[in-house]
Amino acid sequence: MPQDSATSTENEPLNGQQATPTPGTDGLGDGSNVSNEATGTDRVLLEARDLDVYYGDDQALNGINLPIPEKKVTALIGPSGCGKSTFLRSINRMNDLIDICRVDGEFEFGGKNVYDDDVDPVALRRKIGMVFQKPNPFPKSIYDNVAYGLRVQGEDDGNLDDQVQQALERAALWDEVKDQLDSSGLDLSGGQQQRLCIARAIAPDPEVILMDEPASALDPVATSKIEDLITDLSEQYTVVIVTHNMQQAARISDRTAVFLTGGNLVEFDETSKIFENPESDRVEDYITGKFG
Ligand SMILES: Nc1ncnc2c1ncn2[C@@H]1O[C@H](COP(=O)(O)OP(=O)(O)OP(=O)(O)O)[C@@H](O)[C@H]1O
Repeated sequence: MPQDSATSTENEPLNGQQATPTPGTDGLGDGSNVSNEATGTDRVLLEARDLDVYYGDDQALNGINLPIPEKKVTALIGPSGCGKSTFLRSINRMNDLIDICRVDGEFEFGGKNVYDDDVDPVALRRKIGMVFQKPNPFPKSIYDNVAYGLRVQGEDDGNLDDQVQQALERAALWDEVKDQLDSSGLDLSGGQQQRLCIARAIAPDPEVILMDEPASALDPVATSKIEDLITDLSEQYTVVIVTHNMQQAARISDRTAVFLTGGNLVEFDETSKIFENPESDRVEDYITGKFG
């Protein structure tokens, strides 16, 4: 079975306790250009603190400190192998599923370290949904794809039809599929399949949606629809997206984090600042295509 988009119940605690409010962005580590103004007056929902990730003896992320604002789109960019996907997976502990992966440091979500012993990763993934590079609908009907997470969580409260419709509407797919809800999700086009996966991820109403190159397998028209959708989703959800496409990051994100080789976060700021006037020469070289 494909990896399921994680699902959520709003305000459900991760460990039976209510999360505390997130502290500010002070205390960031040295060595990276993480602007304290980058999150402005926005509430910080997620925050990496001294995060190191290893695969066996190899270090993939090196002392990452990164505050991620609520209900904004944050893009993660950088050359292949610099650790973008590893960082994304560390937010909802998908790295736990990789035997040789080890994480040091903290990742706070609403002020709670998701790596604390008392955090249930399954509950965490309900609050932090994920959409993958390749559309991965289940071999089920369109309806059942969207209803899946709700049923698993026992959230079928008699309003399942309404919840499925609402998720498909939010994913900008309803008008295209409302007359074929019993057809297989696999019969849709690639772009429609990806929007179906997004509908599946948002049906149980998570707070965060992680996206790992969600448009890289799609044609320009389907990509444009996904980009518009991401912008709309950020009114309601916090979106963190990995993309290789710098124009895409510039178009759709509010903040951009630039990772470079060695698993280092080199700069994080408002997207316009990163693309127009970065602090780091290395970031400027990367943005202008001198390497990458
Ligand atoms: N499951 C794994 N087992 C071992 N090493 C891994 C694993 N996943 C990633 N790595 C290594 O960790 C480093 C970071 O990989 P990651 O996939 O996070 O980078 P990335 O920036 O997302 O790359 P890309 O843009 O090519 O997807 C790389 O050296 C990679 O080889």
